[in-house]
Amino acid sequence: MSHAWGYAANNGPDRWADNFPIANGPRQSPIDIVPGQASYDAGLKPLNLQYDPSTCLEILNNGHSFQVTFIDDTDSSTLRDGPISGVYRLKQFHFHWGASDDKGSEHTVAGTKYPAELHLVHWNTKYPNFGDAASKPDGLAVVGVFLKLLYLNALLIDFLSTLLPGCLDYWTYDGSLTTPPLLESVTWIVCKEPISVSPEQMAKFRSLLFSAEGEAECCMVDNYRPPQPLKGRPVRASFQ
Ligand SMILES: O[B-]1(O)OCc2ccc(NC(=S)NCc3ccccc3)cc21
Ligand SMILES: [Zn+2]
Repeated sequence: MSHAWGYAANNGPDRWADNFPIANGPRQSPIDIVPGQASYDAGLKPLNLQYDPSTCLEILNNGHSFQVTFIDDTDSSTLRDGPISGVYRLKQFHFHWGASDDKGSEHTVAGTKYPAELHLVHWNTKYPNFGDAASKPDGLAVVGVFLKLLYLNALLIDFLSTLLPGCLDYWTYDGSLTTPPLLESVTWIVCKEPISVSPEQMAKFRSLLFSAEGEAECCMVDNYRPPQPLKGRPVRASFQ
């Protein structure tokens, strides 16, 4: 039976535990990151991200976000170093955003919400494929990047816009998928520095639909899970 989970009052984050009891597990995501309580770890390496845009496979609306999926049968787009060991392959990236600029991110920083959050999803190549890796405690590594609004003219913002911030300082902790099946297999790597988007780009996000053709139109907004209990987990910082 397919679980019709979503972000509405009747199928949203407060109801996910009905079908996915791990929603109340010990390492759920997202979390509120409190910089003053994160411990600097000098052993953390800089992130080593190597992306080959030609391995982009398709862009799709999966009913919960819009997702850019990559061909992951070779090590062409990978994440190495940082808090992880081995090679993780980029599988897809997607976003979470709000109906207005005061909310939308999943992770928060000392309670501050950003208007959106990018997730770059990678799987550990010690496992045969994504689906297998997704069920292992060290199976996935997700780089989270906050989006902030920059009110510049469209030309300049297009020139500036990138997927990654200039500075790759990050916080890292053990967590989960933030959408069902909420598997506790994610090493989270959340960048401290946001990237900028224009109001026009945010408007495009908000024009996407949760609904399918022929259904009553329902704008895809507020597709974010709120912060979950830390339950004693350490949050490490790659910077002082
Ligand atoms: O928490 B996230 O939104 O950010 C990180 C992240 C990674 C993956 C997903 N979900 C996926 S790929 N589900 C399909 C699937 C899930 C598990 C096994 C096979 C297939 C959601 C999120
Ligand atoms: Zn996500």
